[in-house]
Amino acid sequence: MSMIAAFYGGKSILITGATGFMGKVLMEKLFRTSPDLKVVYILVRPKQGQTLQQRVFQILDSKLFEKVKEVCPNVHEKIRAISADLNQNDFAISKEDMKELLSHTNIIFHCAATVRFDDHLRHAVQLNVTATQQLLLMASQMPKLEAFIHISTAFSNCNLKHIDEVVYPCPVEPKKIIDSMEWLDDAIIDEITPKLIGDWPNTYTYTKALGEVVVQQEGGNLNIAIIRPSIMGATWQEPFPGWVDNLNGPSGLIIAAGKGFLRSIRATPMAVADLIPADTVVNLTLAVGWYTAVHRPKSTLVYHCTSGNLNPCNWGKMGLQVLATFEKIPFERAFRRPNADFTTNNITTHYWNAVSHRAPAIIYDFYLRLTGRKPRMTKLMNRLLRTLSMLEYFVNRSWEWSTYNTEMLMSELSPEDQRVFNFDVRQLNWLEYIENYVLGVKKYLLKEDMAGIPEAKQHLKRLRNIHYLFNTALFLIAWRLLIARSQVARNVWFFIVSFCYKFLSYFRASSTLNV
Ligand SMILES: CCCCCCCCCCCCCCCCCCCCCCCCCCCCCC(=O)SCCNC(=O)CCNC(=O)[C@H](O)C(C)(C)COP(=O)(O)OP(=O)(O)OC[C@H]1O[C@@H](n2cnc3c(N)ncnc32)[C@H](O)[C@@H]1OP(=O)(O)O
Ligand SMILES: NC(=O)C1=CN([C@@H]2O[C@H](COP(=O)(O)OP(=O)(O)OC[C@H]3O[C@@H](n4cnc5c(N)ncnc54)[C@H](OP(=O)(O)O)[C@@H]3O)[C@@H](O)[C@H]2O)C=CC1
Repeated sequence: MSMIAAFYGGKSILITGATGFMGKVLMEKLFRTSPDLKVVYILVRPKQGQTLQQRVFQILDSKLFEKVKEVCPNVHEKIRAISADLNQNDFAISKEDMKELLSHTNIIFHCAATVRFDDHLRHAVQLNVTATQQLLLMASQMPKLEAFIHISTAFSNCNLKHIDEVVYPCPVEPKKIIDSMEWLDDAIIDEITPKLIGDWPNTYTYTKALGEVVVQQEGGNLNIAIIRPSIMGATWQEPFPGWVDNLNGPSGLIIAAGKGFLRSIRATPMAVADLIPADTVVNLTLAVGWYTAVHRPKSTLVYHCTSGNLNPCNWGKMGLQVLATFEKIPFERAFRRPNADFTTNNITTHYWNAVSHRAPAIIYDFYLRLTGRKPRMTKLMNRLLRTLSMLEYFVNRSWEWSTYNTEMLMSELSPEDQRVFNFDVRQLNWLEYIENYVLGVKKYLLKEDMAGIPEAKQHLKRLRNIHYLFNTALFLIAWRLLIARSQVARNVWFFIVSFCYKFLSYFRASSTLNV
């Protein structure tokens, strides 16, 4: 019997960010392994046109929850969606709901965050720092609380090269930042943002670092742990390989490459690609929840959930495997044949952006205009280039994350828990994982049918022929123009033609003699 699964039995668990990528995988695993848990409270913000209940049913109706419905048929009764907006005071939770949460909650998993790199600092601080502070305040009023698990990111200290499992201080105290956001106007915040974030690449990583400091400073007597996943990718094994439901991290780029939009990326092939499957992160998170509640470590422990030091894979190898998978499992209606390359400096990046990204988009938009349709490719390409420029920081550097606490925890688990809540990335086969990831992107993100693969392959063949035809035509036009303008080119051309003519005459003459 798994000790961790048994621990969550009968518990009331509060999850923030349950409607997000990680939150869904976390809920799924909780219900599948501990179907006898009491209740899962999820803080959900109302969305236009959807009630809370509809949002929950949409999640439960997805393929991700198929197994859960078998082992826990009354799962919908055990999820209690609470209307909440983490950007509001007291999260805009009603008094009755707040009372229930405060009196019943045993464990908190705080996953909600804004993960946008370019979010306005005010918004990023509000969600990633102030909301965390408010949640801690709520937690301190929960008499039955056993553990508070805060999800951060391995990149919260990406301004360092070697990162230990400790909370690092920030140059400006989070409290000062929170206060200043209240009275500074947007224009001034925009102006001071680069100075404030200093050597952090964006507001996301900066505010996640501030969030950790808040957790450490304001955790009081709570049993707290911080988990730092690196780049979360599709599921590795559970509940099935390849599940993914948003475009963050590599997923969006896999689509862009598979559809033939992304043809080059400024990345260092040898840099470590620190991907971590979502189910691995969730297994560690649940194990940490158990350990923190049962063993009550004296201080706040930080756990790195990374792959680079135990089972490294680099972007070059990953990129090649992604491309190899497109050969077997192509995406439908590709714009061009998938064939991306890595560039490493400014000049080649600009060159390939012009030749491989902007020019085909302009040509295609011209064709759309000619055929009376609305041009859209240039806009899409500009968005892709913007995304690439934001991700560049992370694909041109390598980091070292120490994993003492994570390894310590692994050794504390029983063999059964090590199996059920496996977070040992040494067992991960990257090539197999990437193949399943690409397949998952096709099935769950693009919602493409596997039956369409032969047609997709045919389409790629047509694109290849068009490519050859286009290149030949381009060459002939260029050559014709050159001959018209340059005596040297003309001489070369006459030399080649007369050489061919002589060769053919000789060949014909010798074959006539033989007869
Ligand atoms: C020797 C070897 C040689 C090898 C040669 C081989 C060559 C092989 C070449 C490679 C090909 C293979 C392909 C790919 C393989 C991997 C490539 C590298 C991947 C790198 C990924 C690195 C990521 C690192 C991140 C690390 C950070 C820490 C991790 C975290 O903690 S949090 C999670 C990370 N967060 C994010 O990823 C969020 C990023 N997104 C944003 O910040 C924003 O969305 C935005 C990108 C700034 C865009 O903002 P906008 O306001 O412009 O748009 P909006 O968000 O409103 O969306 C508009 C539409 O765009 C769609 N969209 C959104 N995000 C993406 C995306 N990431 N990619 C694509 N499209 C996206 C969105 O859906 C909207 O669409 P619409 O609804 O249709 O309008
Ligand atoms: N994805 C990754 O690669 C990595 C993620 N992380 C961390 O893991 C955690 C989960 O990330 P992930 O699942 O990918 O993120 P998602 O963007 O998929 O999910 C974010 C969640 O936060 C919720 N949320 C956002 N704003 C509010 C708000 N104002 N009120 C209530 N809820 C809100 C969202 O709700 P809604 O559905 O309404 O939008 C959603 O449920 C985050 O803390 C992130 O920093 C760490 C490393 C890597």
